[in-house]
Amino acid sequence: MSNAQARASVHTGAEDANGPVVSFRDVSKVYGQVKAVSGLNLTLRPGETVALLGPNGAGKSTALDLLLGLRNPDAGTVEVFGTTPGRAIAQGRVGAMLQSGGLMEDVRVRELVQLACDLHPKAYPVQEVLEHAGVTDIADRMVNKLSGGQEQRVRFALATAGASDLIILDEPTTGMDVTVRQAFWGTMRAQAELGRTVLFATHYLEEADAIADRVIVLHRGRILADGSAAEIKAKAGARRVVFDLEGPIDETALRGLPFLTSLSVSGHTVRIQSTDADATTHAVYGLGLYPRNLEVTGLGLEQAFIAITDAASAEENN
Ligand SMILES: Nc1ncnc2c1ncn2[C@@H]1O[C@H](COP(=O)(O)OP(=O)(O)OP(=O)(O)O)[C@@H](O)[C@H]1O
Repeated sequence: MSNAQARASVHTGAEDANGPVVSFRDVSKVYGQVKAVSGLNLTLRPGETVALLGPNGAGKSTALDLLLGLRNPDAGTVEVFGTTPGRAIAQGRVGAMLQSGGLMEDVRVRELVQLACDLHPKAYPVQEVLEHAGVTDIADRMVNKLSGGQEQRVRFALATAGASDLIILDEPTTGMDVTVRQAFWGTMRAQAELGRTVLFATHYLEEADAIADRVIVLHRGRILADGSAAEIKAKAGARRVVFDLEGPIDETALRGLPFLTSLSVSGHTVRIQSTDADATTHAVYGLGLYPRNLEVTGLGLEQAFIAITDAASAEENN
């Protein structure tokens, strides 16, 4: 590459067109006794839509803060588009919607969005930003008069004020009603289709299942699982067995079934999770029972998530 090409590529970002968007290498962040992020290795590639899942305190927000340069790692390195988070942000390559941080209050929504556009090196026209974020109807409202869900939409408008290549969203749909949430994800999909990389932390597993092409499960600052939603479900390794029994149900006998990981009984219906559904079902017949309406299904992402994080907690506590 000639010097001129190298200089040009700094502006176009062409030098990292095929490089990672985000790279965490052996990153740790400690708060006192708490290892919020622990030896994290993670690479995000262009165009991915990635969901970050994890129970409360798993380190999701800390990981996003490190990614945005809002905190510095105690060990390891974080790079965004091959440079420091601060430089990538200054180049307008990153848009973020965070949980924390209040919005400026004594201004109208339009003025706040205009300010974000003024500050963005690759800003879209303000009217376009308002429309895409679904906030034209509240553009003339004072920011301090907004409901929680409206505030979230304004935060989204601020995160998409310009053509950022990476969009970071920390629990973006908290407080949004179902209709607004669906519209929000429609807009987000459109961003992903433009080739943007989207990373979002969420507690709504159905969102991760529906939206993300990659799901990362974080637990106590470490990655427990990383793959498509289907791969995460398969990794949990368990299946659900549901059937009805007539007459009184002997729960103690059922609890002795092989490969059982959970059991619940309500009325005549027995719900089981098993790591070997065939063997467990066989053993049900072995108890002399006649299960009716028997169904064996894979786990949903939510059950898979619980199975994976519970197994990790049990291992750590042993
Ligand atoms: N500023 C801080 N000072 C001390 N401890 C902190 C600080 N920020 C986070 N922690 C701790 O670090 C751990 C990770 O917190 P973090 O907020 O990153 O988790 P999270 O996965 O985003 O949780 P949630 O789902 O509840 O938002 C938690 O144990 C939390 O209490």
